[in-house]
Amino acid sequence: MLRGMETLKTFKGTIALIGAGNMGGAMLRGWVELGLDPKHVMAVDPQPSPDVAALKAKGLRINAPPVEPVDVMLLAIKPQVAGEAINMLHQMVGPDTLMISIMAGKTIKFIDDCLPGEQSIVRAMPNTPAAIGRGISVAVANARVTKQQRALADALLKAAGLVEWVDDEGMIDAVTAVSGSGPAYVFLLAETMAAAGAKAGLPADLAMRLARATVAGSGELMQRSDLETAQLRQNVTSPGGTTAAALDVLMAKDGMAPLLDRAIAAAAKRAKQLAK
Ligand SMILES: NC(=O)C1=CN([C@@H]2O[C@H](COP(=O)(O)OP(=O)(O)OC[C@H]3O[C@@H](n4cnc5c(N)ncnc54)[C@H](O)[C@@H]3O)[C@@H](O)[C@H]2O)C=CC1
Ligand SMILES: O=C(O)[C@@H]1CCC=N1
Repeated sequence: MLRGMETLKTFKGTIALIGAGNMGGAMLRGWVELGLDPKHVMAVDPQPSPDVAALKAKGLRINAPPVEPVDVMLLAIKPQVAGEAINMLHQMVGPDTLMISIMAGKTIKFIDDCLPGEQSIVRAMPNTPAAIGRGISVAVANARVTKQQRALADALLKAAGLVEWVDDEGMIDAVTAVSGSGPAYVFLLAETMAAAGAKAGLPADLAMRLARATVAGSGELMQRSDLETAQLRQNVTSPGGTTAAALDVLMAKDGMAPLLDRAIAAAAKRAKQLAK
């Protein structure tokens, strides 16, 4: 079994990164950190970020004219521009090119239909903690993806954090709603905790420091602990104490559960709309 680091260090082919924005840029940085030589990557982006542009000095090709089909093409553009963008890229795609899409909503069939032949396609959904190698991606491969292509996709996604493979593409919209968009919910939690702390009488900057440290520390504790999340929660909750009083509100019928049910359903519904 290939480990990600060995695969990326020894990779000699060409990866085309289409869209080097927040997610594409984070993935590229992760690959380079794990030893991929930037000269094996061609970035296509009308407005690459300064840190992506800086990799030019290390051999990254940016908006270079396409010469021959690439080994891997990773689509990290917005779903709304996908059809038009893929149409411009046909020259870089050959029968052996592995397509990896991280676009929300866009299905394997959509990508296949944008290209002339039948293609090996992995659809994956990462998230922004990828920027520090602490993301999680869920991936699904179509039947044309070979063992080697799957191992390479796994290595490329592992540069961004954990990887879970599933067989059912139907799960990816729900994955997008939970872990793809999820970091935003967590940041919002920190923002709303800070705002509530300010209303409770704290200076706004202190309230924000408390909220950030609490969310970050709790996340790290959850990461390192073997305990169930429910047990970690109970460990904070003294009987008849302050936490119990807050949880009575958050765990009420109209508390956090129905709110997150609605939020996640809305995100999954939006992913389905983006498929079109
Ligand atoms: N931001 C996130 O948390 C996540 C985003 N995604 C997916 O990643 C994709 C990109 O999202 P972000 O990085 O957030 O967006 P972004 O806006 O930061 O990056 C998109 C990049 O694509 C470039 N671009 C626009 N048109 C292009 C074209 N025709 N050819 C090549 N590049 C082009 C833009 O200049 C920009 O740098 C989306 O499909 C999104 O669904 C997936 C998981 C998480
Ligand atoms: O908001 C979005 O559509 C993308 C997909 C998951 C996170 N960001």
